Amino acid sequence: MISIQNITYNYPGSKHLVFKDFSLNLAPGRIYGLLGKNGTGKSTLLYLVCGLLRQRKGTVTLNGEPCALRKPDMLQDIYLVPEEYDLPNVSLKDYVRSNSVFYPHFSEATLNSCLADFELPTDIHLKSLSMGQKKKVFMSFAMATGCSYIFMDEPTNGLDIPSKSLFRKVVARHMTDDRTLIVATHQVHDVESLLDHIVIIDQSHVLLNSSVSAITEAYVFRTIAESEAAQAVYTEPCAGGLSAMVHRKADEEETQLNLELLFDAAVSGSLPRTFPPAQ
Ligand SMILES: Nc1ncnc2c1ncn2[C@@H]1O[C@H](COP(=O)(O)OP(=O)(O)OP(=O)(O)O)[C@@H](O)[C@H]1O
Repeated sequence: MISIQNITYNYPGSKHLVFKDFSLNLAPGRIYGLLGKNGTGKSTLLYLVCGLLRQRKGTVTLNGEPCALRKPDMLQDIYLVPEEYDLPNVSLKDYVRSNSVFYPHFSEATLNSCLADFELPTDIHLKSLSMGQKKKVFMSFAMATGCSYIFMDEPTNGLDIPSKSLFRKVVARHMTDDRTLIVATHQVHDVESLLDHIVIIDQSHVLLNSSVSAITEAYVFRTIAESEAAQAVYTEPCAGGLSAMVHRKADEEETQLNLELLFDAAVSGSLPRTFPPAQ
């Protein structure tokens, strides 16, 4: 369980409070989409949970332990794939040899299987890779660590269209019930089908923290005529009418989540404050 309670955070030398009295609980065993507008603090939140940044006030704990302490037990069970990074000038084999030792559940078989899914050979040199290839190697390594908590910051940035679908395949294949994945992104289409829980944040507010199933049980996402707009929670113009988020009637079939519409509804303040009901 990740528990963030009443935190305040500003970067050193900056007066801007990224978080002010911000609280959020994240239960284990889920694939979270952490969404928010640019600059709302998604990356900062991941770094706070990994203990790489320290909140000024409040607490951030993982399974009850303060994240800022970065105890070895925690470090061997969490893995962060940052948005931007550099890889050392070594072969993948050397990289794995020197880094896998920090992860007691590391699986070379999983690494090779992820690399194969990404259509990458195993005998590669990290400096000779393109940005997208580096990302695939980093994500493969993340899945191979066997860590219970994996954090990915904008994982699909730099991936071409076929690789985005390979990314979903790799993650889906290697997620287990006891693993938690938090994907911070605004590329909602790239991850929509992967997520089972959605968290949308605004400066210091959690606008939504709900399972996808609770959302699709409560709302349908469909195209409606302009004359039906009054019955919708939120609408946006689209070809053929309005793309709408509408309260689902008891006998109405569920629809697929439209994450972009949900996001726009949340940040525009159109979602009821009482949603979701206590789960
Ligand atoms: N090193 C830094 N020093 C000072 N301010 C920073 C630093 N890094 C980020 N910020 C500021 O902190 C706020 C949150 O940034 P963060 O990168 O966490 O947002 P984000 O939601 O991940 O944004 P994006 O969607 O653009 O990636 C922004 O206002 C940003 O300008």
